[in-house]
Amino acid sequence: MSKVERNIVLIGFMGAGKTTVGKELSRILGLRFVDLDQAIEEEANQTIQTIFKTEGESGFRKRERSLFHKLSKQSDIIFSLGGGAFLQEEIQAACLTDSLVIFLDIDFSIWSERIPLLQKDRPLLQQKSLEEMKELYTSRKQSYSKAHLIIQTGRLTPPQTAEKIAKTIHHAKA
Ligand SMILES: Nc1ncnc2c1ncn2[C@@H]1O[C@H](COP(=O)(O)OP(=O)(O)OP(=O)(O)O)[C@@H](O)[C@H]1O
Ligand SMILES: O=C(O)C1=C[C@@H](O)[C@@H](O)[C@H](O)C1
Ligand SMILES: [Mg+2]
Repeated sequence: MSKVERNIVLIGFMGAGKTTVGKELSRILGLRFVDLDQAIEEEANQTIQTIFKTEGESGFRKRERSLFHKLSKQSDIIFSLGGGAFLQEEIQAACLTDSLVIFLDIDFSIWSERIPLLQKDRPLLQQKSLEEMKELYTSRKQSYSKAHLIIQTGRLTPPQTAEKIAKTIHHAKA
């Protein structure tokens, strides 16, 4: 498979694998990979952790909205969003209208094994109990489920998940 008709946007909870799988998918489909969190850090020349500390979550969300609009003007890209970006209504509406939105859905129990990998760089996971993380996970699921495609990641590796997405898109087009 080469080109898709619309940009592909990957959404889902933090740590679901959007960035990791997005890079693999971009290789398989021959499309450029763009990561919104990475772009925010590059533009601000600060880590997300520092942006949250100095500007609060609202400052981060403002940067997220503004860069999303700028970067989504490109075509033929695999666009990995940060875990909370799709919760912003204007980002959600633009994605659902203009792109193929794919929700990487991971069970909470499998996700929770990744917490030690995630906590250092994800301000919203810091100082949270497992129960509070589960509440956040559950509260976001309804929004993520508006995606055009839902991919259960289970215990697949990132390359296996990317293959599963590529096959699903291929079948959907056939
Ligand atoms: N399928 C997988 N199996 C095991 N570990 C994974 C898998 N996918 C990602 N990981 C690991 O989980 C961590 C988070 O992955 P990644 O950064 O891709 O998540 P993300 O969905 O982009 O998160 P965020 O919403 O914060 O941007 C990384 O350390 C990555 O190596
Ligand atoms: O789920 C979220 O709200 C976030 C996820 C990360 O990708 C970053 O965008 C940031 O840490 C916030
Ligand atoms: Mg990411």
